[in-house]
Amino acid sequence: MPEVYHLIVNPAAGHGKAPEFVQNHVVPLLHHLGIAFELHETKGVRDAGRIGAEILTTTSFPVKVVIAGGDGTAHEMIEGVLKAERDKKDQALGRWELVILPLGTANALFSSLFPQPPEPPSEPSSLVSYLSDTGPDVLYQLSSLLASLKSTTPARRLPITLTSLESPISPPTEPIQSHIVLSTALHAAILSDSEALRSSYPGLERFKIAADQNLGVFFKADVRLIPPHSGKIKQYDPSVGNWVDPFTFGEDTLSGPFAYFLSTTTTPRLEPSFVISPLLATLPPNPSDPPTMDIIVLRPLRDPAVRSALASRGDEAASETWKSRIRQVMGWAYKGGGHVDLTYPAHRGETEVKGGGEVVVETFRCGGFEWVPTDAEHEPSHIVCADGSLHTIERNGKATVQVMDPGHDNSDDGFWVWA
Ligand SMILES: Nc1ncnc2c1ncn2[C@@H]1O[C@H](COP(=O)(O)OP(=O)(O)OP(=O)(O)O)[C@@H](O)[C@H]1O
Repeated sequence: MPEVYHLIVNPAAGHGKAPEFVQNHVVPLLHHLGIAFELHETKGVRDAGRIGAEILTTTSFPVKVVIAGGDGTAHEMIEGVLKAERDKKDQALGRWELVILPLGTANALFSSLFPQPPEPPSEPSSLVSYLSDTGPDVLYQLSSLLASLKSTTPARRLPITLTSLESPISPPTEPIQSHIVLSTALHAAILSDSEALRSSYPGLERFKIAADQNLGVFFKADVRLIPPHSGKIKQYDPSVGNWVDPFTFGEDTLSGPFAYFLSTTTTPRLEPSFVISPLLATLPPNPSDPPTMDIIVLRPLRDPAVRSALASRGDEAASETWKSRIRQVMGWAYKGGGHVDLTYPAHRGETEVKGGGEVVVETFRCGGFEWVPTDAEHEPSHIVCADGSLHTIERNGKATVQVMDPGHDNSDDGFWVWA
């Protein structure tokens, strides 16, 4: 069967430029190369999932799917495919080769796969001469498509994280899937508050405003880390610059409160300049090992200045002290991800880079975690964010989050990307 590219175009993503970009740059390129394609335009929320499910049941595999939208479009497509696969008992998942066009707002997946424009190819080809008049910005946006046109197999699996929400009174939810980020605490609270700001601040500014509202919040939960399918939980130790056995907690439980708690499997950066999980790039997991997630954790009571403010002046002072600390720590995420190397001063004052004190950020590599809210009245501690979609843990419930095991039969089924 001749190869067919499926183009999923979200006209509402980013600044609404996806249809124009596809018509001006993608369609002519595929025509030029004589590659057949099918255009699918999303009509509303979750429609990318309907389209994904339709492709699942009508195509042969492997299949190439171009995501002309943002992270949410890819998320909805994968969600729809996995749900259709679950619902149809005899349906195999198949191998999905995803081309990502950065036509959304944050474009976290694209900027992680292509942090810089790739080197232009030097060998003459029909593709190179066709693209000779294309500007550098458009060429960069086409990076993933060009990689798919040049190399036949994407080397990289896109690990999928599954989250189930449980409570004593309701049956467990269907697994919630994510491929970029699964977070609770500050990140989830910012996403939650920023939704209300979307219409007045369509750009990234709304995240900054929502952050200011939540920086001093202590999120009440306990966490149990889950080891990978084979292997052990690891923690990053800045003093040796590598992964070691966990050293900031006993047993496998991290006690709250938490300020920040975010897991990622693939994307060191959530925006081009916000490198929240740098070790995915600098000390990456071995692709032949079972999949893992990196978790970035900030627990405010590990800060000596916060403990001292709490003891002498109470909750509000502790929250204010933490606010300025976390602002400064997060600033390092915008400086290439240096926050993972910060250590606390012995008593008070500024954090140090690889100093002698306790680590500020606890960074773990593991197979998953359980997040168990410990204060039923504190709603923000119950919010879970899966690739930007928000979910709420019921009272006395918990979230169990685990990276999907692709199986031990070396199956190629799943989602693959170029990088
Ligand atoms: N025709 C449509 N009209 C309105 N909304 C749509 C339509 N098609 C899809 N959507 C919705 O658009 C939303 C935004 O898409 P997406 O997340 O890809 O872009 P973004 O938010 O701008 O980018 P990013 O996720 O990279 O920050 C999705 O949640 C999706 O449900």
